[in-house]
Amino acid sequence: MRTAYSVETVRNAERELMARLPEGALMQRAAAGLAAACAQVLGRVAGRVYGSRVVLLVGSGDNGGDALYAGARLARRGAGVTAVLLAPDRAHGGGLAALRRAGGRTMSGESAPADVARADLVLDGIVGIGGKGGLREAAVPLADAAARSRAAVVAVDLPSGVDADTGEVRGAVVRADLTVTFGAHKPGLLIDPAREYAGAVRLVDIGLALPAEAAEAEALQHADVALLLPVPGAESDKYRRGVVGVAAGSARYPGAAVLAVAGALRGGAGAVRYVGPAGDAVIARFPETLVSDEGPKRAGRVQAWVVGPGAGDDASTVAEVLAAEVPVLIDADGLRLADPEAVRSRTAPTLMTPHAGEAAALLGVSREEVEGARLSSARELAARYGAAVLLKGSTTVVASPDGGPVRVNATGTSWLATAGSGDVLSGLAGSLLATGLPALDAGSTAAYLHGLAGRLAARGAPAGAHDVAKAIPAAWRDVRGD
Ligand SMILES: NC(=O)C1=CN([C@@H]2O[C@H](COP(=O)(O)OP(=O)(O)OC[C@H]3O[C@@H](n4cnc5c(N)ncnc54)[C@H](OP(=O)(O)O)[C@@H]3O)[C@@H](O)[C@H]2O)[C@@H](O)CC1
Ligand SMILES: Nc1ncnc2c1ncn2[C@@H]1O[C@H](COP(=O)(O)OP(=O)(O)O)[C@@H](O)[C@H]1O
Ligand SMILES: [K+]
Repeated sequence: MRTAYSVETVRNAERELMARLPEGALMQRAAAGLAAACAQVLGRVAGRVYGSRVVLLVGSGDNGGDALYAGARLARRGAGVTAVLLAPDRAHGGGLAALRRAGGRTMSGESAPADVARADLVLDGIVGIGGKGGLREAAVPLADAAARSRAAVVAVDLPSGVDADTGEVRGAVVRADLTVTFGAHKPGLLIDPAREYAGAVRLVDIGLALPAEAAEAEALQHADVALLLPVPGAESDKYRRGVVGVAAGSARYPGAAVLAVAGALRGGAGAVRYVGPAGDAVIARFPETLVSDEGPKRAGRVQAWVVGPGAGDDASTVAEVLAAEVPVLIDADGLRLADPEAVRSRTAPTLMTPHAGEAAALLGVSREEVEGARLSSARELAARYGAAVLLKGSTTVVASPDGGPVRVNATGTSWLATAGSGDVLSGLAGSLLATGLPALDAGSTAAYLHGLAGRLAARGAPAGAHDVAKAIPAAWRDVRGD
């Protein structure tokens, strides 16, 4: 599991550790890790550290201090290091002295862009976890110069200007190729739009003790998903594995039903029941489906329902499914048709799977606002509806109604932005719900497999949603190491 902690939690852990260590020890640990990462980057872009050109962008806090100490280490190895001081009278004193002792030089901001343009490496130490809002005006030309230069850009702790706690980006920020972060990941390093500015992320352990339950966000890895995936045992039969009901599709959108069933058949349930007007299309493609045209109540027992993909205006089916006392996944049209009170008053788990547009409609804000604030949007919806919420998109996040860390999915690919791929996800997640996984696990496991399947199906070329569904078994095998 990759876990991310809020600034407040990181600061508390830092305080505790600092009290037990000699002054400056933590910053030295951070700077040592940072300098090692920079030396590797310089090896790649300039062939070696000795003789390479390094520019440090140095703000007035400890983030600038990290950059100065790391710069001193690189200067001792023969790099030509120039520190651009954004506030010369407030730059970190110890760091500045160390850099000067090592032969580094300093300058103020105005003439810096020319040096930035010629650099092999730019180290962004403008601001870290102490930042508020986007970059201040004085720093913007430097961030622009770094973006234009051929230098590799390494961000210290965070790309300067992003919101560490939320992943939000308001105003100008630095775009990094690599972010070297200290002590713990911060949510902003996992969640778009900030994540995109961080580039690759490397964590330097500085010895902070951070309890798992204090995490703000977490990203499942292969090993975590492998433990969650339901695998049939010797005593399993199709009913014990769980039956998932899919109430989806309409005369206008029969394909949504086919795609949701395609996902459901590959999600671990022992059987898939389909109810709705697209039974013929479903059977033609997947003869193993149990098809009924009598509505959810009379379709036979299921352990979870999926409702909504391609449902058109069929509000009564949505209401019928919401009244069932089994876990329910609500997607697409179902989100619009569901009575909020009926969702809130459910006793069995509910998982809602909106994309940003659907989430925006439910929250009464713009799509851009949701895309800019995924973490808080998912949490807000989860709280309002008393449901787990999987917010789809470039970073998929899954929030629980009772708080706790949000799950952030790291496997997605923009090749998944293709019509119908959300229908496949809903079937897959519903199937995992039917096997007995809690909503948070079902949603995050489904997003993980779906993202992997998208990569496997696309391999750098466009793929249709049906290709993504077909690649789900390969994603399972990849996760389980088979
Ligand atoms: N604590 C530790 O043990 C360890 C901490 N470590 C390191 O310390 C970092 C945190 O340092 P920090 O607390 O000094 O804050 P920091 O991120 O440098 O920012 C504050 C400065 O930025 C300024 N500023 C604010 N907003 C701004 C903006 N939008 N645009 C531009 N400037 C802005 C603000 O200015 P002011 O408001 O004071 O005028 C203030 O001067 C952390 O990220 C990690 O790198 C590591 O060494 C490991 C050990
Ligand atoms: N830029 C992107 N990067 C990664 N995944 C994406 C991106 N855009 C869309 N996706 C994924 O593709 C799927 C699209 O779902 P959705 O918007 O419901 O489409 P549809 O309604 O056509 O099925 C979701 O799983 C979403 O997370
Ligand atoms: K920074």
